[in-house]
Amino acid sequence: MEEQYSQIRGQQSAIQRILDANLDRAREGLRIIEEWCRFGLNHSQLAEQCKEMRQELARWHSTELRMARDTPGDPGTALTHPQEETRSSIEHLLQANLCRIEEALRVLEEYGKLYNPEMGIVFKQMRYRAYTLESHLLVYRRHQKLRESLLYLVTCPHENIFAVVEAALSAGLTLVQYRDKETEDLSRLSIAYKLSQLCYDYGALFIVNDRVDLALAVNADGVHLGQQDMPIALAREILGSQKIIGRSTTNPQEMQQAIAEGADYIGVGPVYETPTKAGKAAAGLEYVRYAAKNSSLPWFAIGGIDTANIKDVLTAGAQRVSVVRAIMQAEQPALITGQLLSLLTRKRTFPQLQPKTNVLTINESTEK
Ligand SMILES: Cc1ncc(COP(=O)(O)OP(=O)(O)O)c(N)n1
Ligand SMILES: Cc1nc(C(=O)O)sc1CCOP(=O)(O)O
Ligand SMILES: [Mg+2]
Repeated sequence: MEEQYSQIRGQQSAIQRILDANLDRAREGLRIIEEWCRFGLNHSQLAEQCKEMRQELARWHSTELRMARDTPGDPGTALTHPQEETRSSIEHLLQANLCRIEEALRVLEEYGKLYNPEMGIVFKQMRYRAYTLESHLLVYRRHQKLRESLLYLVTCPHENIFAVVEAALSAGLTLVQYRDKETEDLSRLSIAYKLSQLCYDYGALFIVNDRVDLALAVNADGVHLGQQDMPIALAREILGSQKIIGRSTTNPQEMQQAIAEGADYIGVGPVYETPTKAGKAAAGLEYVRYAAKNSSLPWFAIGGIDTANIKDVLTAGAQRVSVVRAIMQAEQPALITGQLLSLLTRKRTFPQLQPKTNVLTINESTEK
């Protein structure tokens, strides 16, 4: 009998220790996310959501649970995963801590049921709140990065595509599109996947040209659609509201239509005729001037732009440009990326991002 009691006591103490550890873990993770929402995004609403969850966790962290703590006797304190030691970007850091919060909440939900039946319900609800927080945060960040990206590399098939893209990323590139009209699907899938990982490692956005299915398959940040590609509404239905959809435009009417259809950004071009898109007549600097005055969306001048002529494009009012050959065919892609970025950064005149008050209205733009 005594042995049975002691077994039950041992079990209860283990459950209390689990709850104590995971209440701490969830609160720590939330604090890390909260700091980024507050200082990195200036997003008071998201920061407030984290704070509310932290405070609710604190209410459950009773003296009884704290008393159960036995740090010296916990074999887990010495265990670290190599991935905990390195964070290559804010994305990694946010993702790791969101995971940590969600795992801890799941543990609280399951073990909590054995301690206090209410805990199971409360922590299940909180886990869903954490998922919602995650999707708001990641979508907000995705759109913030889009607005902040001044240079957009559109790739072409290249024997060293990964090395070229990585060189550009290492020089500060934050937006990459995989554009490949030649390769068969199986290889495309593998290239797109590797590029998406590379971009993720550098905290850059990754967009797939033309192919909504491929974008979904590799969990890209979005897709770029031309006038002959899938309608935006259909792509949005397939991809959901969280992904970025870009649209090519050549004239004011296409621009207005892209805005009305809910594109997140537009391509404005071709500024100059280009062999990369042979046969397409140049829209010229006149259209760049029009975009500068009229686009309510982030827009990228594209077509024949390089370090020699970018100043003319900037003078016409562009603040962002997109290039293929200038980087993909450069002998030193990192150097050219750096030069383009430095010219673009000097030109940058649009106001710093304003904090959004409603994460659900992230598609609104203050571009003009
Ligand atoms: C940023 C950007 N702008 C324009 C295009 C061109 O798209 P599209 O007109 O569909 O032509 P293809 O690239 O598919 O040949 C783009 N890809 N990216
Ligand atoms: C892919 C593409 N789209 C264009 C458009 O105007 O919609 S121009 C273009 C090619 C841009 O390549 P480069 O920088 O090598 O001239
Ligand atoms: Mg296309």
